Amino acid sequence: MPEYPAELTVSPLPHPPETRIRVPGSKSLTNRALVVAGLARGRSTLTGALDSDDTRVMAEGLRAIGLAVEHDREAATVVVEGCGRHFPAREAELFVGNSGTTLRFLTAMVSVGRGTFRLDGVPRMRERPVADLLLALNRLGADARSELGTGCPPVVVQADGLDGGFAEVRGDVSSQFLSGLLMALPCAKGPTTVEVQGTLVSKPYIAMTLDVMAAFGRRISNRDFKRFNVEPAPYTARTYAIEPDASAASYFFAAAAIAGGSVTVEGLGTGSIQGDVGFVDLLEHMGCAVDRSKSSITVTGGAPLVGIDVDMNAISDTVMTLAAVALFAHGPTRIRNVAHIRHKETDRIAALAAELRKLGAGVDEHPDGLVIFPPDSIAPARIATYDDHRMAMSFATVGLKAEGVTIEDPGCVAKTYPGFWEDLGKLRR
Ligand SMILES: O=C(O)C1=C[C@@H](OP(=O)(O)O)[C@@H](O)[C@H](O)C1
Ligand SMILES: C=C(OP(=O)(O)O)C(=O)O
Repeated sequence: MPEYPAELTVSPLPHPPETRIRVPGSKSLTNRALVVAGLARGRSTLTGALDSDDTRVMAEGLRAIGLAVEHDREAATVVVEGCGRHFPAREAELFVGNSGTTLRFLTAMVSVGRGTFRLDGVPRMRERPVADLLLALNRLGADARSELGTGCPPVVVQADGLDGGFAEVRGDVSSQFLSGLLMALPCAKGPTTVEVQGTLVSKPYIAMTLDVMAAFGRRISNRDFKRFNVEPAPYTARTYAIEPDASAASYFFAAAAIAGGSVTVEGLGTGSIQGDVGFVDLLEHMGCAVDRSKSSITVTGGAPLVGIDVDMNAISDTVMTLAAVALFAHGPTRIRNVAHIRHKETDRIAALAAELRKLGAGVDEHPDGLVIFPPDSIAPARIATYDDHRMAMSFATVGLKAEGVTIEDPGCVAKTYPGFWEDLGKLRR
């Protein structure tokens, strides 16, 4: 991993960017592919894989349960020797850091094995919910509990396989509960029906889960993302190519919107299976030009930006990127229906409100979102990042145009994008 300073002042770009860039592999696809490859029998090769804190804790978790996982960092390739539900280890401590996907996906995955598995993470992880996933797993025959009775990690699973049957799972806190369950269920002993309770947040991530499962041979039926039927059958090991990360790309699209000029992200296009590519639709509504092809997306800024009123439930990892762009728009921007982002790396609505105000913006905070009133001119400020990679990366884009934006703890980007600062520098060329 790179070395990071204690703080970093982003200086405004000397000229509008004219940049083509390829961002690293998708965190969500890398962590899904690692799990599914681990549950397949035989060798899978994942190309274009992300190497970051979140994928390292996932790979380490797989190693802890006895699977061979070889990461060739130069080649961005991971080779996984999967063994169905017969994990070699009968006991393991899994450290998940602050990776929600790793916690939720591995909790479900170890439940199909045999043995005692304990999952724990950083202090913030001990405040991130997992109880609804444990409830569903226990309905399907698992013995999974929150060790401190908090509904959060540490989680202890006394695993003896999942029987299958019927379970409900809550959808309005995190979609990762359902994704974790779905990926594990082909390795249950019997068929399973899962029904989503309440409104499902972050829906495109469920489509992504189904897509990765299908790529490894398990196509499952569902009715309107509400009811899923999963038959017990093995995954097929394979070579799988991981797309560049669409959430990471949002910072570069935002740079074009904020600083003018054009930024092209390569390897992400109209066929992407990541919901967050939809972020560019919002930039288009705000006044940017967007050019989409099969293999790349280009955003061109320069025309005046206008504030928008938008429901971001489906693409909530880009809420903070949009908030940064909103500072430069005419008129307020309202972001709705993202109450669930209060449970992420930090309470992202509260964190955004505090830091946007430092830059001079007016902010109305709502339970499910916020309204941002852009300032006449952006005030210099030291931006706290709350150990949240997306706070650092989003507010960095503000500094590309406004003077005096200092990002505290810039190293927190390592959660999903260790090379972010280096790549941001490419906009200056
Ligand atoms: O399944 C996934 O890969 C993810 C789902 C989303 O979480 P929620 O479902 O908790 O909103 C998203 O915020 C996270 O970064 C990745
Ligand atoms: C919310 C995020 O991650 P996770 O839930 O996987 O920790 C994120 O990457 O923005």
